[in-house]
Amino acid sequence: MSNIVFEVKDLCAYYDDHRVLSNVNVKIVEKKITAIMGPSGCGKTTFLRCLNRLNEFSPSFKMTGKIFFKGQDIQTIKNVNEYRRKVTMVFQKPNPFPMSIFDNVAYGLRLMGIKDKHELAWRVQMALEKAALWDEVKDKLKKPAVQLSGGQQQRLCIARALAIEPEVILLDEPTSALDPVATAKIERLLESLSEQYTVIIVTHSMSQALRISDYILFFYQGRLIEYGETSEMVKFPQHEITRQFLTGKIG
Ligand SMILES: Nc1ncnc2c1ncn2[C@@H]1O[C@H](COP(=O)(O)OP(=O)(O)OP(=O)(O)O)[C@@H](O)[C@H]1O
Repeated sequence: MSNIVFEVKDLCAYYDDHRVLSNVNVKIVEKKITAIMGPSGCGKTTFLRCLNRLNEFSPSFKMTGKIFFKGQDIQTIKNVNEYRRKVTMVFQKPNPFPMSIFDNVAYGLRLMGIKDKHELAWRVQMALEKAALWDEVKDKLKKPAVQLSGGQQQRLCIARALAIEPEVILLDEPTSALDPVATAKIERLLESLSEQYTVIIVTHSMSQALRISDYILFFYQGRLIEYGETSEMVKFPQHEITRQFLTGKIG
């Protein structure tokens, strides 16, 4: 049987009095790729940010219901930074820090207290290899990260996330700013990462979800309308609204 990494129970989310998620109940499977889909404004990003408590930075945000990460109610977690190390986020726009390629990847490791140069060096190399970027940057690790292409910057951000050895990688439309070649590289990377990590990705691209995801969560107007294996959902959507979305009639 598949292991469940997140169990979401009756999740409602609000910005001030505006309800943006309504009674979401879902279980997310470990070491698979889950795509979060739905029309603009349906609550995809809000849902993703609930999973690692990032919404807490929005003063108007409130939620009810519960989210369990491997059985633990995440609201009871005291060390939120440690939790966000395990459940890490990669954003839509590549956001390398204004420092060298090496220091970007080493950043989280140094925060974790790793100072030994050899350990930092091999951990940075490992993360860059996992992010399929090592061969492209191994001779310019001291160069500023902002000199990399957009696609390379996004893989650097993934390497930075991987360096701190997370269990779950949340990605919010990670390829929307990239060209098709860079997108294909990231998609291949995510497929290989899902052997070791749980990958949860917000995407607007149906073809991307079809190419890489094992499961789809389909949201509409703040409600989780349908959840299931990608191949099944695409062939046999259970709801008319899902069918309309899948066939491009809404979106
Ligand atoms: N920080 C915020 N403060 C107030 N309202 C917000 C905030 N963030 C999002 N919203 C509102 O919550 C609703 C859901 O937004 P969210 O970004 O989660 O949707 P989405 O499905 O990810 O949209 P998109 O596909 O356009 O990125 C929208 O009506 C949006 O305007």
